Amino acid sequence: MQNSADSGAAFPGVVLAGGRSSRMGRNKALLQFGPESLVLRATRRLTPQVTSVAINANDRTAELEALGLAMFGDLDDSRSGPLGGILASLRYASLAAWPASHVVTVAIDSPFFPADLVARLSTAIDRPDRIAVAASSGGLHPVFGLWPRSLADDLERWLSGGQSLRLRDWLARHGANEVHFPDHDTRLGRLDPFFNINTRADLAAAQHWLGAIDP
Ligand SMILES: Nc1nc2c(ncn2[C@@H]2O[C@H](COP(=O)(O)OP(=O)(O)OP(=O)(O)O)[C@@H](O)[C@H]2O)c(=O)[nH]1
Ligand SMILES: [Mg+2]
Repeated sequence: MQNSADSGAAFPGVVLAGGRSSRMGRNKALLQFGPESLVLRATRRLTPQVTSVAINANDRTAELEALGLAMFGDLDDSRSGPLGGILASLRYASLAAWPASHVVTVAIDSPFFPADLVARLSTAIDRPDRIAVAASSGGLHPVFGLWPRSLADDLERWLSGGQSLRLRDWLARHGANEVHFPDHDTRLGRLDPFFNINTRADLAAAQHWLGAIDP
């Protein structure tokens, strides 16, 4: 999906939907959330912020394919966590001939992520190999980051060499600039913009917040 050239966006983006959704028990990408699925919601929130959007998914069911979004899987079936999705995104950037120095990623399961996520992460990029990641009152949210394409080979070596699959461990190797995002003000009180849906109880809570926040 392409964005208009005059949007001011500088980087392409990927919705990471390649996890197992084991705590939910069914693919989170296709969960209904308000009027749409989580994958459509994430795509709709990300599209105005980026030059192009694609979906990183490993369970590519007919229902997911029917959405007609650009889609790619991880490089192998090791399910190495979000780092595997970030690596696949950096490789996809080359395949898709995305011209930018960085790719932004967002998680499939944080439906309230900020409308100015990419604009604010961009301000923390002071050189082509800088990583920028999001933080909030709830802590660091490194799945929400701007990733330099120049680090793709390093990440591939890291993963194929059997190093830690923890995103924070690979981040510590390179350092990252953290960008703090404030809570949303809602009719029910303050909401962390990176509120994360992992379980059915989280989904119920998020649906409650949805009714209290402007779309
Ligand atoms: N490409 C890719 N993305 C992943 C992988 N594991 C997690 N993610 C993504 O990383 C983000 C955070 O995932 P989690 O909520 O920690 O994990 P999950 O697999 O979705 O759910 P659980 O199985 O319940 O832990 C989501 O956007 C996931 O889709 C993976 O192996 N590959
Ligand atoms: Mg999660």
